[in-house]
Amino acid sequence: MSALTDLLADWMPGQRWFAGKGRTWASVTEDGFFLDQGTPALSVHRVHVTYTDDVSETYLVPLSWRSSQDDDLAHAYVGAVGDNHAYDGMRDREATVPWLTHLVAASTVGPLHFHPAGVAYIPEGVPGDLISGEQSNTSLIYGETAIMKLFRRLEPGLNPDVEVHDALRTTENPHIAPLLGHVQIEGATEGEEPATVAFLQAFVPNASDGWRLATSSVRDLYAEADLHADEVGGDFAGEAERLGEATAAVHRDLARVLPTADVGTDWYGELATQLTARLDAATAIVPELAEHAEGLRTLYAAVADLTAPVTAQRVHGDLHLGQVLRTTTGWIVLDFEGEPARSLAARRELDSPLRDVAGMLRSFDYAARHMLVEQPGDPQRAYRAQEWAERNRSSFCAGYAAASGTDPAGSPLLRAFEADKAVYECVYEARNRPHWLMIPLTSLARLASS
Ligand SMILES: Nc1ncnc2c1ncn2[C@@H]1O[C@H](COP(=O)(O)OP(=O)(O)O)[C@@H](O)[C@H]1O
Ligand SMILES: O=P(O)(O)O[C@H]1O[C@H](CO)[C@@H](O[C@H]2O[C@H](CO)[C@@H](O)[C@H](O)[C@H]2O)[C@H](O)[C@H]1O
Repeated sequence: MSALTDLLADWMPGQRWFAGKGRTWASVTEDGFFLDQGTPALSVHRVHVTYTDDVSETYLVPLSWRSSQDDDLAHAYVGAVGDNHAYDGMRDREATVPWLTHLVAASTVGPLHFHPAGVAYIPEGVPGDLISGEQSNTSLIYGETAIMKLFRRLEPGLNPDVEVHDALRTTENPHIAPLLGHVQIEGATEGEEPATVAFLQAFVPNASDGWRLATSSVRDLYAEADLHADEVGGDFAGEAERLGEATAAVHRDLARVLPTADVGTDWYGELATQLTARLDAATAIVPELAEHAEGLRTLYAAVADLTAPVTAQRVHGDLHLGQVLRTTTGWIVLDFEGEPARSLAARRELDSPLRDVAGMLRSFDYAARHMLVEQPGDPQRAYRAQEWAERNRSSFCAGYAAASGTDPAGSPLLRAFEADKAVYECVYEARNRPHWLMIPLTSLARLASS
């Protein structure tokens, strides 16, 4: 291994966006080029990691280079290669400027191709500030007008976030933030499709994300020992209902501008097989799931027998309260990438819109229960959490039903999607926040028993 791959192999596992946590590395290779030769210089690397279970992943890693160590950037320090010091290019503000300069110029630099959407102003010459709460990707806010998301895990093909936002441009849907541009990288090998590296979107100012709003409502409820969820000042049910309406409006436009398919009853059988396979794979990673496996298999088997007609369409794929923003006028839905752990092809598949309804219902459970993690033995709070979750889950469904004409509540398909999401969450939590694993496990106990 070169000095740089050694350095990356030490540094990457500690990064939140690194999805290979818990896996053993078998090999690592890297190819890089300079995007900017200024001071600091900015290089961009594709880091290809193969694990001992034969899975491999390619990550995008921008590094900035300085000839001496800078104490102000200690938090971004990656390490030294010879006389040069490498920093995380997304945390070194000066190194974030070239991305937008190249987008404005529609440049090609080495294998990188910059594509401005050509519809709105892209700020130039300003540095980007890393958003707090970095998750699967890394986002920078430029001057409160644009936000650039850097996709960390590269996969050949257009990223669904870009594809969906591009398609929705003609709809003027009020629940979407406009696309400003995107960046593609050529395939690493001959014949491989380009992958999406970055996505630039209009920044929505003065907004608060749904997770923050929902959890302050739960906090309000806990503070009032004798009041119910509909009696406290921070009641969230009105917002949950509007969020249901917004979700239905987004689904309606997705079905208008992207392909749909009326699927036959075979679809249910295939779905039940997929859900069961995902349960089996997850149980191998999270042994605690075994306790619920029988109940979940029964739930999935019932899905195979359903016959109601389904129109499959493009969906969000990972809808939760952290993906929606409340502005002064209403809700904005973000991040149409789908679940980060799924392959790009799977994330682009047509699906039932109930997949997203289930995602949001899970999120109401999470918002209600996450404060119980610290106090697991408090039955009074557990009861109130349940009450808050139920109230907001049914308000969301009521809003969705009013706007779409279809009431999702009570559907067995919805229940199976909720269970599938909770199974996915068990793996996500086991890998990223093991102390939160009890949240999806508790929900599965409910979903698997009936
Ligand atoms: N267009 C936007 N305007 C304002 N804030 C945004 C915008 N897009 C994303 N954000 C903020 O960045 C956070 C992460 O964005 P997201 O697209 O969900 O990234 P990730 O894929 O890493 O989860 C969101 O929760 C939101 O707070
Ligand atoms: O936002 P991402 O696309 O990175 O989604 C991943 O991370 C989410 C956590 O931030 C995770 O969501 C889970 O935790 C949320 C609370 O933090 C909760 O609201 C969601 O309902 C729950 O699924 C998401 O599953 C994962 O893909």
